Amino acid sequence: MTQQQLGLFADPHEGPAGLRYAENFIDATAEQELIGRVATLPLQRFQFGAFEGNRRVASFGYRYDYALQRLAEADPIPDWVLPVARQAEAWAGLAEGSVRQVLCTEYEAGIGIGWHRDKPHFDKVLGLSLGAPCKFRFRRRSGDKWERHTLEALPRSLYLIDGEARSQWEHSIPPVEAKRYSITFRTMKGR
Ligand SMILES: O=C(O)CCC(=O)C(=O)O
Ligand SMILES: [Fe+2]
Repeated sequence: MTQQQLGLFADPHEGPAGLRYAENFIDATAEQELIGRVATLPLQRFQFGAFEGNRRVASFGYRYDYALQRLAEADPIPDWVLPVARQAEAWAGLAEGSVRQVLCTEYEAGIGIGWHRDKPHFDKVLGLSLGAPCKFRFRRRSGDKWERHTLEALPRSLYLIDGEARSQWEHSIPPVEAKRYSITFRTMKGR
């Protein structure tokens, strides 16, 4: 029997390989400014095939068209996002300009996001949290069970989803308790 089947992990707090997290990535002033910017975007209810999700989003650079199941071009990444995108690239050790897609999302209280992996067109995924905290949950199949991990994503924090966290683990956010915004930065695979 393996350690895993016995429920014995080397470190139960370790979490998925390829997941990195930094608290206080930006200060409260920058957070308020970014919230102001995102809140005044023409956010659209997330369209997932015939269903309408409840979170509201705006995509820049590229957007994934769920109806056509392909990437489409979107408005260019706005100037006000560029400094924090550059800061996120530097923290992740990515070349300047690697972030080619930016997704701004608003979650009202009671809204979350279901289990998924981000589209394979994208490579690395970075996420800046604004407003309310959330539980950022991860799971992956392990035999007939799920291996799980929860990251408490605090406002002003940044996460990086790369490696196994990106390729093997799914993530989701249960309904948030108060309004949360996120700015997600994605690099592109093979571009
Ligand atoms: O709000 C977030 O931090 C992440 C949202 C997410 O997982 C996604 O849009 O793919
Ligand atoms: Fe995601």
